[in-house]
Amino acid sequence: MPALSTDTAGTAVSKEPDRIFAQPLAQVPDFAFNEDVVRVFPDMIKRSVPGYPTIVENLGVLAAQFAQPDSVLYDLGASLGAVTQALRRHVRSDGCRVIAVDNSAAMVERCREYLNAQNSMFQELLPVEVIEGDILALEFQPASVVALNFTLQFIAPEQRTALLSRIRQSLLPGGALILSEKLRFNDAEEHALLTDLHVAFKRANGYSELEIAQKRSAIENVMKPDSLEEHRERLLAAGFSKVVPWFQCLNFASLIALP
Ligand SMILES: C[S@@+](CC[C@H](N)C(=O)[O-])C[C@H]1O[C@@H](n2cnc3c(N)ncnc32)[C@H](O)[C@@H]1O
Ligand SMILES: O=C(O)C(=O)C[C@]1(C(=O)O)C=C[C@@H](O)C=C1
Repeated sequence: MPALSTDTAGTAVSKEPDRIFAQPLAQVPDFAFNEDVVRVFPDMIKRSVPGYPTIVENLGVLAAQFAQPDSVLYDLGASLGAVTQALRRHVRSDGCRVIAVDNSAAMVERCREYLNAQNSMFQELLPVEVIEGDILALEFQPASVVALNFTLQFIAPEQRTALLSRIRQSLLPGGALILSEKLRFNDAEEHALLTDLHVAFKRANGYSELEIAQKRSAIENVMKPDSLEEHRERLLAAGFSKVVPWFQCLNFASLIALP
């Protein structure tokens, strides 16, 4: 396990810098959440997703408003459990527990280590179970909070509505789905502007033109963003009654969907 430090919010994370796309690759392979990515993931996601630390920390604050006593809080596509750590720190309702799910064995192994580190740093944290598995095959228990933090964009587009419908059916009254995604925009000019600004954000965070270009080609076949309008329509089709965007920074946004 790498040396751990805590970020400003007290989350246990490794500090290894992301240099995965720094050298020219003869052929850029499709992006995968493998051991190499796991090692640098906290640095990668913070330098790639504008607003990520704000989203994660506030997801805990939001979740505390929707959590119902004696219910499950799901972190779907948990990666290293950053959202799980925020849920455990912020939610105080009696009898709540967190279930974190990811289908990358490398992520799950490291996630368990980070959560053990969190256990030793804080008291009165919610109990947590980390499951290695496919969220498309998960049997959902009655839940008050479901977080999909930059995960739905990696699910095949034709499977997204069915997954959201199953999440909707598992949600208790008063609960919520919190969905964060990279967005595309139907207006070509808006799309080009926000894409350029995202590239500027990456440059300002120390990524080279080569790193930016190779990462773009690595994710283009595996990560398919939707527009805000598509998200809203799909969530309503899946049975949610209300969709409320609560955060946007450049082409990344987070929505609250109410049952
Ligand atoms: C961008 S990361 C999520 C980041 C994380 N939620 C956070 O806030 O730090 C996407 C994660 O979804 C996981 N994933 C993708 N498809 C999945 C599936 N079908 N079932 C479970 N996990 C999945 C990947 O392994 C990866 O760890
Ligand atoms: O659009 C990008 O360049 C990104 O890197 C985005 C993104 C994401 O949104 O999940 C893609 C893969 C990594 O998991 C980290 C960030």
